Amino acid sequence: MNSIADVWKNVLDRLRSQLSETTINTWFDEVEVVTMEDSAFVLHCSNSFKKSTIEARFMSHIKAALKDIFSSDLEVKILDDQQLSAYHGVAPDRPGSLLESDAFTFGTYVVGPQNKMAYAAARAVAEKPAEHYNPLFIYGDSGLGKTHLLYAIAHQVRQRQPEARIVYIKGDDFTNELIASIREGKNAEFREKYRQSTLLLVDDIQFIAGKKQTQEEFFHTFNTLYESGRQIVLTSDRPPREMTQLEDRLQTRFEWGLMVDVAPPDFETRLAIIKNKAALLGVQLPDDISSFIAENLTANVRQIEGALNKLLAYRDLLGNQVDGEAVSRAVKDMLKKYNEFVPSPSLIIEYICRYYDVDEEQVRGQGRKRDLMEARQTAMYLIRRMTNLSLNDIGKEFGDRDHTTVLHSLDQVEKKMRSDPAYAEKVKEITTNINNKK
Ligand SMILES: Nc1ncnc2c1ncn2[C@@H]1O[C@H](COP(=O)(O)OP(=O)(O)OP(=O)(O)O)[C@@H](O)[C@H]1O
Repeated sequence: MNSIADVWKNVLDRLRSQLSETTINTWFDEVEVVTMEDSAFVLHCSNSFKKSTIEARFMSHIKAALKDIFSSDLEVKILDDQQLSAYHGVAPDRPGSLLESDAFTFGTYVVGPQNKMAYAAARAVAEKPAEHYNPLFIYGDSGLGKTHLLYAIAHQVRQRQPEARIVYIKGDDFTNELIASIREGKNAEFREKYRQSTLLLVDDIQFIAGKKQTQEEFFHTFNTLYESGRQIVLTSDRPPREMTQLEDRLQTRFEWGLMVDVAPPDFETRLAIIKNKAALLGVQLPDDISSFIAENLTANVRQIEGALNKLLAYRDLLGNQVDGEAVSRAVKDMLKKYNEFVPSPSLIIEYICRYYDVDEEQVRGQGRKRDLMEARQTAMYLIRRMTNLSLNDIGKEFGDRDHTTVLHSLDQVEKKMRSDPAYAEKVKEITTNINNKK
């Protein structure tokens, strides 16, 4: 095999012995290989539905094929568009290099009224781990810089104590690693990795809530580290009390130290972030364009970064022809995309009911008449495509069905759309009607 593309081709050939050609064509046609790192194979897929299906259903097949080829275990990552541009842009994607990267330090973090407590606490922890705030619990919405602060802490601790055992993990990866370690009989190694760390950084800890075995393992990890004076920093999208599925004993422990929140930045902070990021990307932005972005992209910093990356691509594409007017047109296009209308599940169900002439209760219920089942499956499909709801949350909309049932429905709709053009047209029409509701 000469190239990474050959490796991927070889993986697909191996999948063909277990999966049908149709399955492979359906789910893998938009997947491309990005790179192979020391311990991870990195793919890209723009289609978020296909990406999540592959992650849910075919990850083990891919990993097994890679193991056959390389005789060692490789992680598999599938990047979406945003992650891909971050990968090629300022953000390195390898946890090892991220922790050492200069992109996510205290120096590159812009401080404003909405994050200054979190920033000060993170600095205090990085300067004197386990002395003041243990654990440090940082919470807030997505894209507001929580992960950035974790990396900044790691970066500073690493500079002062190169020998420190710093472990960074995402909450859901902690679960995945735990399961894999049990399956492979490597539980002792798993425990050692976490319980011997001098600094444990867990990003998005909310994902362990509701998972019994993970919570049990994390409880013991927490106690071991805490009792031996090692620093723990956790981030989450909400405070511990709002994690309804989190065990009480963890909830109280998470509140032992300091809890700080990060909120969306105000205009001045957004402007400073834009200028900083533009400088990092080597882009010269006229003041009116910076203000234009800061006025319009208000929800989170990830949006702002996405906008800057697009501007960069736009400039690369058009070179010198990019004048102020062209740039502001591009920014407006991006804003339109960011402000895209996201319908609620109830609205989608309302449209489905109208189209199929059935009641909402029937669609959400258990009836198995053919038309009703088609209406229900189509509703699930559209909710998945048009909103950010997870399979589990979609299941909840339909009488607490579990995620495998939802996945099966999505499969059915996809199949039917391919085999029945009239049905595909119907789905398109309902989608247009919902979008026109705006
Ligand atoms: N105050 C800030 N100054 C500079 N960059 C920031 C700031 N806040 C966020 N960013 C940047 O925005 C991007 C998203 O931030 P980050 O990944 O840290 O968010 P998060 O809160 O961890 O989101 P999630 O909960 O989705 O993981 C990163 O590239 C980060 O560097």
